[in-house]
Amino acid sequence: MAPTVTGPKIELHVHLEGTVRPATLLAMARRNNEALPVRTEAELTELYRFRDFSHFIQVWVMTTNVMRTEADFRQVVVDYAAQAAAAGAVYVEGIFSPWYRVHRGVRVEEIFHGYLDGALEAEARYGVQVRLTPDIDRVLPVDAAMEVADWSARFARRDPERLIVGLGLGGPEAGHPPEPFAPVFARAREAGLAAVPHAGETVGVESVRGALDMLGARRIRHGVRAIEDPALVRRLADEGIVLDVCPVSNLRTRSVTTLEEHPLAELRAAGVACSLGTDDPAMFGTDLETEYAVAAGLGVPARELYAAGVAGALCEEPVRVGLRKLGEATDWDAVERAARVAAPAALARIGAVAL
Ligand SMILES: O=c1[nH]cnc2c1ncn2[C@@H]1O[C@H](CO)[C@@H](O)[C@H]1O
Repeated sequence: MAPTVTGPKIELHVHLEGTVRPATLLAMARRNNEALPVRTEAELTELYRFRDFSHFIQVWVMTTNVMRTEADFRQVVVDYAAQAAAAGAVYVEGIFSPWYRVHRGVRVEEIFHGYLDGALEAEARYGVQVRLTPDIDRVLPVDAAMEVADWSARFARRDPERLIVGLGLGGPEAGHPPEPFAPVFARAREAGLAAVPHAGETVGVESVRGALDMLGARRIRHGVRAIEDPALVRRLADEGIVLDVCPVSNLRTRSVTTLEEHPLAELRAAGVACSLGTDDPAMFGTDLETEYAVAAGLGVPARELYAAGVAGALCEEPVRVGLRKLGEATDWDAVERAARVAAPAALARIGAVAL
């Protein structure tokens, strides 16, 4: 767990399927005989210019369908761990969505074993600790969501390393509120899996409240639209609910208009703990270094992002203690000076260059 010059990082919000770089995605499509509407990296990059959030989800579901084998899933997590570790990541909670794969004929064992083995290989090779949170697409009927919870519980119980730590809820928030999924997250909780739903990304305060009250959310993925209600912001701060914020994602899906008006700085100023994630870095043209430079440009100190990561991580206590000690041993003044230097270029690149 050696810190780099850019400082140690904890990433709690990254969809592993969305980390696959264009060349690898095209190779997977070829070897699995999966059709894509594009054939070159340039065309794929063009496909990743999202008109809005629902267009993004449509492209996400279509392109991630090319991942089919245990070897694919293992490669996805190992490749991403290499990239994240190079940017200073010491702990990553990776998200994956098993339902679509299973319903296109992939065995559930291949998916879970691929990611679980990949997580162990990632730690052995790159020193980054990986934990996993399977995700439910909120467009699914409750009984299908329950299946995902049951798979997650089954593999979590069998896994001596306890790498599956939570259950998520993702996809389009509008028209798909959290409340019906309360029994699903209750089932997951019985199996020791924490609730880490998306909320407050494309829908406002009612979605965040529902995630807290009905799902027992331990953290909220995104959560940025909580800013619309000062009482909710106070509640998040008081209850120590960590938001896993992904600024470049919000820009790319047009959930915010410009990075300058992203609520991260305001949330943090109000005392809400925010961790920083890339969400779907290969699809959003971002990476951890870029997100940290963007955050520095918004005036958010890296040490606070790290502390939020320590507080929000779903790992076992000894790992959390290790992460906290690493934070205490870090020269954050130097890290933050370097991040401030990198900030203007990152903001200009992300803001000015459309994907
Ligand atoms: O930024 C995001 N917000 C919500 N869901 C996302 C995001 N990125 C990837 N997914 C994934 O999209 C799948 C299909 O809807 C969901 O399962 C979710 O995990």
